[in-house]
Amino acid sequence: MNRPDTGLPNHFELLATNGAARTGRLTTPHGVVRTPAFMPVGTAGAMKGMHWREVREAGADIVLGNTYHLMLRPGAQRIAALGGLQTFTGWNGPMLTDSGGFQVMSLADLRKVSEQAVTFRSHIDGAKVELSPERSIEVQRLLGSDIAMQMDECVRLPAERADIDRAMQLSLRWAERSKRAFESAPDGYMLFGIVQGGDIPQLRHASAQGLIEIGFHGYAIGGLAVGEPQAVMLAMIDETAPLLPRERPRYLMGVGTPDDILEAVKRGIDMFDCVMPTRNGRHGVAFTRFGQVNLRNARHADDPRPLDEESSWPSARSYARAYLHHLVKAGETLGAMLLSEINIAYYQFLMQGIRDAIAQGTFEEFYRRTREDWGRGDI
Ligand SMILES: CNc1nc2c(CC[C@H]3O[C@@H](OC)[C@H](O)[C@@H]3O)c3nc(N)[nH]c(=O)c3cc2[nH]1
Repeated sequence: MNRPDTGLPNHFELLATNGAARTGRLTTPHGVVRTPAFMPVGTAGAMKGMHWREVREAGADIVLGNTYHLMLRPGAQRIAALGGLQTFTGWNGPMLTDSGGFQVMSLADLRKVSEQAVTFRSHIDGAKVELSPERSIEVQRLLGSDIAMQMDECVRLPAERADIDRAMQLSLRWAERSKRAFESAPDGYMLFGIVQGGDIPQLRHASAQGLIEIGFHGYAIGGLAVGEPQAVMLAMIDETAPLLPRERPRYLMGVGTPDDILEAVKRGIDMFDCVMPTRNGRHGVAFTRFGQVNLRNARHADDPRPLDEESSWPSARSYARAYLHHLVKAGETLGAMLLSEINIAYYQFLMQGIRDAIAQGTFEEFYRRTREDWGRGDI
C-alpha cells in the first residue's frame, strides 16, 4: 500500500524515476541534497583525515555526525553555545545526526535498555549516562542537525524472533516519543523514522506501517548491515521500500560497499551512509572504478601507475601505486589522508553517475557496465 502520507511538510522533490530507482532533491535549512546521496560519516564532528573543503570538492552535499559521540565529547550544550555543529565544525552544509542508540549498543559499557531509555557508562570517562528518546532529540536539536533520527533499538543479526519483535515494538513507541519531542523544531528541520524488524518480513511490514501512521519527514531502513549476508539485506529492502511513501526520502543506514549501494538504489533507496571509504582508506584499501585495491599488497611496490589515470580526482590519477604502497607500509599519515580523499571521491563519482543515469533513463545499462568494470581491474 502506498497511501500518500499527508502528515508533515515534504521537503523532498522526486525528479525522475527509472524502474524503482529514483533521483531527487532534498531541501534542508543548510542547503540542497541531490539524491541518491552518499553521506560521508564524520562521527565526532570531523571527517577523519580530510579537510571539509576536500569533502565538498569530492561532491558530498551532506555529512553525518553522531549524537552518542558528540554528547559525550565535547558536549551538546557546548556545541550549541558555539553556534551549532555546522559553525563549530566549519562544514556549513546539510548535516544528519544519528540518534545514538546504535553506538550505545556497539560502543558503551554496562548498558541497559528499558522502556524509558538506554542507560550506559561513557566509553570515554565511565560516567553514567541516560539516553531517552526525549534526550536524543534534545541533543540533536542542540547540535542543530538538519535531519534528526528517531531513537531506536537496532538488533544485530542473527537474532531470535522474540528479541527482534521486542526491539521493533519498543522502537515504534520510541518513534512516537521522538516525534513528540521534535514538534518544537523550526520549519525545514526534519525527523526521520527508522524501520526495524530484523530479517522477518512480517515484522518489517508492521514497523513500516506503524511509522507511516505516526508520520515522518523521511523514513530510514535500520537494523541492516549488522552482520547479515547481502542477500538478506536486499530481501529486507524488497520487503520494506515499496511500503514506504513514494514521495518521501528513504535512507538505508550504515550502507555500504559500492555494490550494496548500486543494488539498493535499484530497489528505490535515496540516501546512504557508511564509514567504509575513510575506514578502509586508513587501512590501505582504495576504491576505484575497477574494484578495490589493497595497497598493502607487495605487488604494488614497483608499480608506477596511478590508481586510475582517467579519474576526475587528482590524487587518484597522479600518485603512483608504488608510492601509496610505501606510505601505507611506512604508516605515513599522508597515506591515510590520500586514500581517504580518493575513496570519498570515488563514492561521490559513483553517486553522480547513478543520478545522471536515472535522469537519462539508462540506469539498467549503468548498473551492468559499472559492475562489469569492477571486475575488470588487474587489482
Ligand atoms: C554499519 N551498519 C549499520 N550502521 C547502522 C546505524 C548507525 C549508523 C551510524 O553509525 C556510524 O557509523 C558506524 C555513523 O555515525 C552512522 O551515523 C544505525 N543507526 C540507527 N539509529 N539504527 C539502525 O538500525 C542502524 C543500523 C546500522 N547498520
